Amino acid sequence: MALAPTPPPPPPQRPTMCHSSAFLLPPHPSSSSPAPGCGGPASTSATVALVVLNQPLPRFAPLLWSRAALRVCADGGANRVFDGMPGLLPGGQDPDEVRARYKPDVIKGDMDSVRPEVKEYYSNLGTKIVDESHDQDTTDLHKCIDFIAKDSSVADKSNLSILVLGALGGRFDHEMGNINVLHLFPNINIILLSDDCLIFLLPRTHTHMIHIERSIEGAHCGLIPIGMPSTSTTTTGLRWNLDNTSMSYGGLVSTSNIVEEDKVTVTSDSDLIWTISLQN
Ligand SMILES: Nc1ncnc2c1ncn2[C@@H]1O[C@H](COP(=O)(O)OP(=O)(O)OP(=O)(O)O)[C@@H](O)[C@H]1O
Ligand SMILES: Cc1ncc(C[n+]2csc(CCO)c2C)c(N)n1
Repeated sequence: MALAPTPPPPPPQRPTMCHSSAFLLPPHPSSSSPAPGCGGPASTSATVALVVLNQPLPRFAPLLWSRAALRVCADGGANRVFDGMPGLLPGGQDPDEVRARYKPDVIKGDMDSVRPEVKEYYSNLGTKIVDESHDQDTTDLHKCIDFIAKDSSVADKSNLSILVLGALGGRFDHEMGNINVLHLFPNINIILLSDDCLIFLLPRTHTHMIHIERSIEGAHCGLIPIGMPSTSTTTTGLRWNLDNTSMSYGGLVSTSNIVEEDKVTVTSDSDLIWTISLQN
């Protein structure tokens, strides 16, 4: 008697990881309650670390600075805080007073971009300077994420979100290096930000529930297998959903997709990049 063919094994059950960009919402008058959605970095329980890169500061830099428990400048990012923060605050404030108030905890990198007077200014205020000019094989962003990952002031790393300012919209080699850092640290929630969009990694270990913040996020989004091809990705909540679909760079990638629902779910056998536009 012929044996019946063995059915394929059921897909692995993955735990659900929740994402929300509520950290970009303006402060609520009674802001002690957790953010809507799943309690993203703006919720009372999550810890935010900020990394400022060497690019123009996005308009929401002061807000995110005030929400962060740890503020790290990647090399020339310190110049951007020194030069740019006074201009992002309501008029009439003394620039020197603003600079003293927005003091980075750490400046780390190969130190070929931070201006000597900026380094000295913050060093005199107590900023920790970590000179890694000997390391010409990792980017300054990589060095900063390493620092935060090992920093004892952020005890609960499972509850940590690292917001990276100025990661996109500049030099393409830097942009690709910044996206590579997401793949190098798949277990840390790192969000790359610019004025126009945000990007984070969806590790394959989880099903992802992405809460859309309609007041700040736009409709355009993308789901991109940059690090590795995917043989099976399934989504809900998008105009062009994937249903057990293969994606690869060089084959199908989901760009110019549109968010249709308040929640988007993604399950994939590969790590994917999620990106969504921000409203201006
Ligand atoms: N134009 C850009 N676009 C995107 N990210 C950038 C850009 N410029 C800098 N960065 C980010 O800011 C970090 C610090 O920048 P900085 O200019 O100090 O680096 P760098 O090592 O001196 O760069 P390079 O020597 O390649 O010009 C970089 O590691 C990168 O993550
Ligand atoms: C294969 C290879 N390509 C590029 C670099 C250069 N590089 C990469 S990260 C970095 C530091 C930037 O602050 C520099 C100079 C390298 N080392 N190895």
